[in-house]
Amino acid sequence: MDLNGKIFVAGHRGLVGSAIVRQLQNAGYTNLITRTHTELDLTDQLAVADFFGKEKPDYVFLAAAKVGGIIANNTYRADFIYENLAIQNNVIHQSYLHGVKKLLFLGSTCIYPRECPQPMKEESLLTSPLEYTNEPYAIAKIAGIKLCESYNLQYGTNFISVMPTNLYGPGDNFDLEKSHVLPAMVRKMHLAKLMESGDLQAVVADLQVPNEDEALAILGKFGVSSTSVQIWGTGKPRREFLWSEDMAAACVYLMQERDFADTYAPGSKEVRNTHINIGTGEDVSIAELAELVRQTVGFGGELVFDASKPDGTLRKLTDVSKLHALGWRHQVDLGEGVQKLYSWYLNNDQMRRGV
Ligand SMILES: NC(=O)C1=CN([C@@H]2O[C@H](COP(=O)(O)OP(=O)(O)OC[C@H]3O[C@@H](n4cnc5c(N)ncnc54)[C@H](OP(=O)(O)O)[C@@H]3O)[C@@H](O)[C@H]2O)C=CC1
Ligand SMILES: C[C@H]1O[C@H](OP(=O)(O)OP(=O)(O)OC[C@H]2O[C@@H](n3cnc4c(=O)[nH]c(N)nc43)[C@H](O)[C@@H]2O)[C@@H](O)[C@@H](O)C1=O
Repeated sequence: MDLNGKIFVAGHRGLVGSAIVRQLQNAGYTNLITRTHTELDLTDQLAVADFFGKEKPDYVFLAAAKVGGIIANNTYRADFIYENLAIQNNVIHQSYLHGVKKLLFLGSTCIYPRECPQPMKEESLLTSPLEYTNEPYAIAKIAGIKLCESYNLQYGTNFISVMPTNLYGPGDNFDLEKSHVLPAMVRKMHLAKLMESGDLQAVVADLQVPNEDEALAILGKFGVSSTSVQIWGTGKPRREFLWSEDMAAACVYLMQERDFADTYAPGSKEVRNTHINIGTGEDVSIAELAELVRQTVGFGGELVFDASKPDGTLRKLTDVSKLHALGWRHQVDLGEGVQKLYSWYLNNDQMRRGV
């Protein structure tokens, strides 16, 4: 990327988008352009066309999306497919129309089949049915991959797609219902620890409710008490977790090091699987994760598994051999990452989303 090029980071306030902005600034890219969701709703076709016509970015990181955990995906199924298709269609099409030199699209590893052979290779895309709980979101993400691939093939654009594993880090969403598992566990164990020490006022403050009765009602709804924390599902599923700053570093690295043309297999007739997995290549069970968070937060109570909540995909470990072959590896392992996430949670109460 040209150091003076104009870079549009779509979703710059989000977990990944905010980390990408920091990575770019640290790497000396200062010609950044951003718009908040309120300033520019990326599902609005005319507004996006107007923005691209006026600003004509040279590079685009498409990190804006409707994102959430397993319950959110399974509840707001129409919103997840509509909003993500609309955002992708608008940003990718306008990037083509206005000659964007390179675009990086963020998909997700939930694009792979529910029963995908593990670890999951890029070639496994579309080989068998998807996980039901996040199928609408996954279909939208697959469409994003195919949009990039098809514009590259027909119009000669240079749009690359990355498939991140589960992510966590500064600026994460800590909403007790809609967030992903790791930030949800950190907040639940933190609240339980406050209850364990009898500090109900701190619980009221964290939940931002007017009184103790309302705080206790919320804790009851989410199975949090001074003696136990409810974990959704059986605890048996396995998940892989990548620190968001590592994720952002991978995005900037690939934006500099990988072009669509690189994805052509020598002598291939068809270009397929132009996306690349981004992960650590290591996973843990949800039960192991819960115990790690419990110890990191310092909660002394029990973990109770609620099998009435969905497990989702039982395993989705990424094969990161392509990523490693390109010369990139993650830096922050899970133990260190959980400690960093909890200290960020404690020290950034104004920045916590979903709280
Ligand atoms: N977090 C994870 O574990 C994973 C994330 N990903 C992918 O990475 C990307 C970034 O995810 P993440 O950073 O976690 O998500 P976040 O929800 O943290 O950030 C998404 C950003 O997009 C913005 N946004 C959403 N809808 C619109 C819209 N219609 N117009 C303009 N802006 C909008 C949000 O703004 P606002 O909040 O104001 O609405 C927010 O700033 C996404 O593509 C996601 O699918 C992939 C795998 C795992
Ligand atoms: C990130 C990626 O992957 C997401 O799918 P997911 O990994 O299944 O999402 P999840 O993080 O919400 O759950 C992971 C596991 O954890 C268990 N679990 C326990 N206790 C809590 C809990 O308190 N909250 C949540 N959310 N899950 C819990 C939960 O039951 C499940 O077994 C997609 O939605 C999609 O967003 C996507 O792209």
